[in-house]
Amino acid sequence: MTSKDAKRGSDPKPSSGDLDENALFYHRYPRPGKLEIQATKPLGNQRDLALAYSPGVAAPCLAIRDNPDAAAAYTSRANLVAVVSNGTAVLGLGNIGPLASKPVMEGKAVLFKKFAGIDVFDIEIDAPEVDRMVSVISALEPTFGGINLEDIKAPECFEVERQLRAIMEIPVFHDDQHGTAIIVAAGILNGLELAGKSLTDAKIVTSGAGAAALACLNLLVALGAKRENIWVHDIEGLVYEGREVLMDEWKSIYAQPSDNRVLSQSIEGADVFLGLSAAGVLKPEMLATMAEKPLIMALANPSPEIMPDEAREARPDAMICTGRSDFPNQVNNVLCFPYIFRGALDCGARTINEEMKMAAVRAIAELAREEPSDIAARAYSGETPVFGPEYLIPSPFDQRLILRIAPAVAKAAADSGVARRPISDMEAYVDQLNRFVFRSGLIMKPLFTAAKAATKKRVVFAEGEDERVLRAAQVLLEEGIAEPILIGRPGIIENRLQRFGLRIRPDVDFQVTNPEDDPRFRDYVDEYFSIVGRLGVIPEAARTIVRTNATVIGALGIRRGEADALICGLEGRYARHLRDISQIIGKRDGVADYSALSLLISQRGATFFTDTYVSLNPCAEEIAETTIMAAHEIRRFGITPKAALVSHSNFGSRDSDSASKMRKAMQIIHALAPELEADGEMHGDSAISEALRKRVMPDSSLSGEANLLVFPNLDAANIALGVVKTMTEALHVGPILLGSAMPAHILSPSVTSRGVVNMATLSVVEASFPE
Ligand SMILES: NC(=O)C1=CN([C@@H]2O[C@H](COP(=O)(O)OP(=O)(O)OC[C@H]3O[C@@H](n4cnc5c(N)ncnc54)[C@H](OP(=O)(O)O)[C@@H]3O)[C@@H](O)[C@H]2O)C=CC1
Ligand SMILES: CC(=O)C(=O)O
Ligand SMILES: [Mg+2]
Repeated sequence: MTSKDAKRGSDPKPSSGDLDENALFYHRYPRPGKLEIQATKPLGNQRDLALAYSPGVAAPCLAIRDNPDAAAAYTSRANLVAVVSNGTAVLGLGNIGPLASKPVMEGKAVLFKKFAGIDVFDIEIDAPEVDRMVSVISALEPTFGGINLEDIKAPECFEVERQLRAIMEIPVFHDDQHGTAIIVAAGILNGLELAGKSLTDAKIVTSGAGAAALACLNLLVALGAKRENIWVHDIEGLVYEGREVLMDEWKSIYAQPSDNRVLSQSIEGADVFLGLSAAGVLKPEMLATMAEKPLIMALANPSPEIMPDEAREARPDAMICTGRSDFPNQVNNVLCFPYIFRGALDCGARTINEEMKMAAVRAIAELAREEPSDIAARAYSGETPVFGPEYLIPSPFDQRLILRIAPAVAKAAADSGVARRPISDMEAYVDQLNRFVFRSGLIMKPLFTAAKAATKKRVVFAEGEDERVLRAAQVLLEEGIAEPILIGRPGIIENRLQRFGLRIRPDVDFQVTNPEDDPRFRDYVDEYFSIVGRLGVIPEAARTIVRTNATVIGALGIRRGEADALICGLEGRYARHLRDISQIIGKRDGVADYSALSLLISQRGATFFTDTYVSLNPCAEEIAETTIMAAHEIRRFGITPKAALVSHSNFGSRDSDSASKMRKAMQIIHALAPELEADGEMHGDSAISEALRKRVMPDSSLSGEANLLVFPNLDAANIALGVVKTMTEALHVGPILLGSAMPAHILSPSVTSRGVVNMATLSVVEASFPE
């Protein structure tokens, strides 16, 4: 397909890797645009209608009439931002008008939502003049908790913002100015520090004298840069004293008393090049004259003032930033605007002031210097970022941004007296942000609390050299959750800890069991042989297995009382790990068979699935046992289990073997665990929807939505788990092994380090409270 075809939309599939074609396809299919509106309250019956709309809606209306602050409690206003543009300076595309700016504004809306949970209406206005912009935007105040001005050209943007800030009682923030300035300032502070230079002495040269460039310079001056060290250029060249063409009050602040006229002259000896203008303005030969270790910020979008490879070739000692995601050091206002608004909205700030902006600069600059974490590693595709020329600022996908910036901004708002609802419990607020970041946080919270309060338990990790385990071990130690024991070669573990920038040290902070050399292994071999000697394993083989199979070593540690819980399965087949656990640790008394429970956490909440990994085709008795064990496990999360035995048959509608099996299992459950809220057999949709269930079975013993789905066989359970997980982008906690005599869990190879932390925490709670 040619890009012309794509534009006409004749073929829904882009045929090449061409970015433009793919972008058009992305925007067009499966439905045009990038946004939709979703209702947050049910509207399923007459009563909902009476509450949501007339007559019930009158109650919140009158409450707000009597107390306007009540709008934050009864409407979505406090979490709703307007992204407003008149399309006069759209990225570096120029004045393409408000309609053509809509994809960018929808894009900003998506970023607000994705990175900070903020809802946005994108509003493109046909208002090129200052007065009209001010009158239209100021009239929007009742709708929004904040206004994000976007891609409005200089100098009009300065006047519009000045007037709106004077009139409006909600934050008005021109992102291209201040969002950009905050992240540029953080990048420059860090870059200069690495180069061993100071902001006060730095020579800064800009290409661009528009919204973004001038706001960056103003903030840099507020941070200590000297106005006489700043050289500003626009389409006319240097901004110099006495220049009359294309000058305005904002630009003239930076006019230099100089005979220089062009960038190639002023760039000589510069420490920083700040490009916020247009593609290709900076030529390689100009770089040659810059000072040692220059910082090059070529930030024009979508194409920078110079491409990084060209810049690197001209100046190998340079630190290079662009606005793009396909190179290191993406200096882009997306690192700031979602989070500064998050902090401002959460404390009901009337404005975003200098104190709040400075707090954001400091938070971003400090974050890049922080010790790398597992979430940062995930944001960087598994590579561990270490503060340096290639990592001056965090990546937009670094989830710590919200955790650092929003609280810092909310605190600065309160301290400077602009917060209507100052945050009184900062710790609880950070917790709330954490839950946004790790959706698992809310559900895992009772387990983390219980594990921290319990006497420390020793958790042995079979794959102790794995990066995810090393990162998890650091979290478990720092949070006081467990004492990790890592099985692995000490030299490798030590090297990797250093490579990933982790602080914990073997033998000081945690124990290592070295499979190649451990004085206890003679005893281990004897013990192992006593278990498997009559299962066809000869002594020679037992010795080899104990030295090479880390799950066997971990399980023997548990059996000998040298550890309290085992985590394995990051490598290798589930069945192999289960065989070793089964042989060495064994089943809990009275349990007929093992089974696996998986927790999926999606936007709709927590749902447990069983048996997702173990029994191919369990009988009715096994299904009943699994359901009861699963219900017990679910209570550890502080959740009351509601079990549905799902089937292709709905309350007796089919007579197949598997339907009969589920009916029989249900009878056993009612007899053995009458307190458990459970019903079946039923269809999957009846399990979730009470309305559907009640239509067929009005007196079902299950109320509301089932949170434990019990499947008739492994195919159904495992397939449903995979499909639902992928379709709802849910987090998987598990698989949780049920039925083991001591806590032992076999994770899946795709588990993340956060997943390892979750499962280790669960195992600590299981070890502390076995029943
Ligand atoms: N990475 C990031 O986060 C951000 C990047 N940007 C990028 O910065 C650029 C400017 O945005 P913004 O400030 O909002 O827009 P403005 O229109 O307000 O400013 C553009 C400035 O660039 C100057 N300029 C344009 N072409 C040239 C050229 N060939 N040589 C020298 N100067 C030139 C203009 O000069 P004149 O007025 O004389 O025409 C003007 O001073 C865009 O490319 C935008 O994408 C902006 C915000 C954030
Ligand atoms: C990133 C941005 O806001 C811009 O380029 O305009
Ligand atoms: Mg912009």
